[in-house]
Amino acid sequence: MDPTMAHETMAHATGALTQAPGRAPLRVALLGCGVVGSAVATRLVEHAYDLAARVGAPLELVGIAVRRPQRPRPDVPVDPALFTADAEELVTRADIVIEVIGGIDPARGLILRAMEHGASVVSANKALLAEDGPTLYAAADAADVDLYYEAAVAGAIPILRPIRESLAGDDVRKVLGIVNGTTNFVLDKMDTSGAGFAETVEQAQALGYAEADPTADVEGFDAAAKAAILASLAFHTRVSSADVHREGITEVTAGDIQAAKEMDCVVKLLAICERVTSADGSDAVSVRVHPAMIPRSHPLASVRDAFNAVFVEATAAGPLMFYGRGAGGDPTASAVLGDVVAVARHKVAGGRGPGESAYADLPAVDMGQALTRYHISLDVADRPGVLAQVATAFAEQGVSIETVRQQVAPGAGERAKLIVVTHRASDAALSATVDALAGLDSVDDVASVMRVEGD
Ligand SMILES: NC(=O)C1=CN([C@@H]2O[C@H](COP(=O)(O)OP(=O)(O)OC[C@H]3O[C@@H](n4cnc5c(N)ncnc54)[C@H](O)[C@@H]3O)[C@@H](O)[C@H]2O)C=CC1
Ligand SMILES: N[C@@H](CC=O)C(=O)O
Ligand code: NA
Repeated sequence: MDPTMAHETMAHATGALTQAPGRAPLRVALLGCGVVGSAVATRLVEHAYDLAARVGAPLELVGIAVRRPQRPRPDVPVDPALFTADAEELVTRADIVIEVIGGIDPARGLILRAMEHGASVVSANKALLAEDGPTLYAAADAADVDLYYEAAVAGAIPILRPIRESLAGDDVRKVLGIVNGTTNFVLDKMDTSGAGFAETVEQAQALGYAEADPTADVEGFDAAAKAAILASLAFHTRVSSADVHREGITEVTAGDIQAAKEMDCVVKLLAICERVTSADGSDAVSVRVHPAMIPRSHPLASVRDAFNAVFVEATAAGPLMFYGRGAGGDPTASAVLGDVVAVARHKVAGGRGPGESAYADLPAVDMGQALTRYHISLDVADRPGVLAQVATAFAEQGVSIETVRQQVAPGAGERAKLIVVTHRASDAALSATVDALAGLDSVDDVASVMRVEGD
């Protein structure tokens, strides 16, 4: 038998968490035992020997805070006496606290209390980090402890530590990500099946990808929180969810998907974080989440099902691509435990990892100033002068047209479809152009408007 297996089997059978080298155990408290928490607890126990060897000290699970401690949890291989309803008390007797409850409160209060008592914190809570990260960082500084949260963005994919640590010597210019698996699953299925949004969401719910209330995913709240975290780290600037322009995928139609196909594109919900030059020549950040067409040749176009991927452009490194599972108990536990090992190593060695870096303090530009491209599909009258009217609507807003294509369906009489793709322009100018087009007598319908990214 592999010697590692022998150690693990022995540790599990005896209930001892480790066969550790040297040092006194580090006490680990787990808050929450749902999808992520149960996978974290299981790995902590079943891989105790390796974790101890990697840290240089045993990790002793001292308690798991849950709402109903008496509930049987046969899938979680820990002593049932470890379950407690008293999270407030639990966090005072730990060296490392893992927060996988989710939501703002009581997670925030518990994290702050844990830090006050000297614990380093590992969290998967993107909603909290994106809403109130600076408060948590300030508390970590005051207590001289670590705050790590790799699982909060794109689950298992190592993306936050690469940005925060590996790219600390470079300048990140852009982060473009598919960071929500549920919406990627829905858009991918709409692309392959031709089905509409509502029926595809039902399918995603039946398969367990989308929650019963899919609002946070389909309206882009989840992706916006992740975008705020990515932008904060990438640009050394405080960016909160409130700074992120957010549009979900509820308005994406089968017609939009078909229009994308005709352009050899796919529609993806993108988190886009860019360092831009604002109107007065100074640097700023643009952070937004919205559906967009990307060319099928772009690396993000091949991200299928519920997978996530993040594309990073840095000045010296050039383009970088990170890909993997963004959700699920085991994949998320992988990221959580990677952080646990990191902060435990700091405890063993003395010292801490990097804290908040917000020195650049760049302003956020509003969506109107963001530079984007639009794909617009119009149902128009097929008669002389219509193209000129349409072109004038673009010209009046200073928007330059890249391509224009007319399609006349057999038997469509005097109706035609005009498909226009623009060059980059301010989102405000593009939006005003769409309003003007909708008001033209010759335009029956603005059938599809979609931003174009990724070239
Ligand atoms: N499920 C996933 O795939 C991923 C989840 N995350 C994040 O991980 C965190 C946890 O997510 P899940 O495990 O999916 O949620 P979940 O809903 O399955 O588990 C949360 C657990 O916390 C417990 N809880 C809630 N309030 C509590 C309290 N006051 N005291 C003690 N326990 C309490 C709940 O009873 C539940 O068992 C969230 O922040 C989520 O955004 C991050 C990446 C992926
Ligand atoms: N709901 C999220 C999972 C957690 O981050 C998703 O669908 O990606
Ligand atoms: Na991650």
